[in-house]
Amino acid sequence: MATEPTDTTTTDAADDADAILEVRDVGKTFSGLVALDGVSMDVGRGEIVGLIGPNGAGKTTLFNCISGVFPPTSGRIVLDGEDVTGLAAHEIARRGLARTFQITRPLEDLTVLENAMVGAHIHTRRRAEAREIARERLAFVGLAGRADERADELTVGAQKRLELARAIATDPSVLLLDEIMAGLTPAETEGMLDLFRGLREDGTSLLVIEHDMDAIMSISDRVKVLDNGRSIAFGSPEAVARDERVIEAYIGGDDGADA
Ligand SMILES: Nc1ncnc2c1ncn2[C@@H]1O[C@H](COP(=O)(O)OP(=O)(O)OP(=O)(O)O)[C@@H](O)[C@H]1O
Repeated sequence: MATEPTDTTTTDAADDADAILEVRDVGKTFSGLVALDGVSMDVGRGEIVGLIGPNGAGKTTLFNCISGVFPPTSGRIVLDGEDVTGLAAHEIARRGLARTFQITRPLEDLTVLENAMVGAHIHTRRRAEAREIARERLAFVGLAGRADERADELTVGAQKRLELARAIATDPSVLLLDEIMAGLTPAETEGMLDLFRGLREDGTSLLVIEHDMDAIMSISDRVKVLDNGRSIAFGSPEAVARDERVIEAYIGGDDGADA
């Protein structure tokens, strides 16, 4: 168990005025199991924040609370100044938050283009418009030439890029990425990091769960660390990497930290 619930390495860079996403004192309990215990953080506009922690730390649970898969037991989620706590996932998505899932799951039987169109349809019912947005996003992720292929026949690396294309076809201001680099080759990981940089340049904010420490430390403006449902650090990659509680959580943990 983490020693204290408060952050140590904090440079609370983005003050509330600049924050596009605010997580305020969020708790989540599953039948008595405390998965999140008073977690607070913010993501600034055009910022990349890494979210790390040993297995079972609560990272995906936090994503689920933010994106409306289920409501937090306590605390608030504020998106672009609006309290979205407890709203349904599609309502939160329409307000500008997109996410990818740990297990990539393209819609089988659909083409690459049709999968990307699913994202675009969140804002438009017109097929032609959705197709145009989807093609543009596929081009961004490097899949323009594969639009008519069946999505389930893509390689893992290409499926991850399709997952990203589908998410950004919703035109998000905040993008939550859950281990989108898992299973990628080093070259594919580099390619994905370039896409993240491109999104940041366009003003999109990213909250990224990732076990690849080199990747997360190189891409993140700030890093948030969870351990056993609690926040143990939030700050620059450099500060977090030398934080004793973070080192202890990864090295001293008994649950097989895999990073
Ligand atoms: N739907 C659920 N029902 C019951 N318990 C859950 C549920 N989702 C998560 N948990 C529990 O909450 C805790 C946090 O899990 P979570 O998946 O959020 O961790 P994580 O940091 O994403 O881990 P990993 O790196 O292994 O994906 C774990 O003890 C997990 O078993």
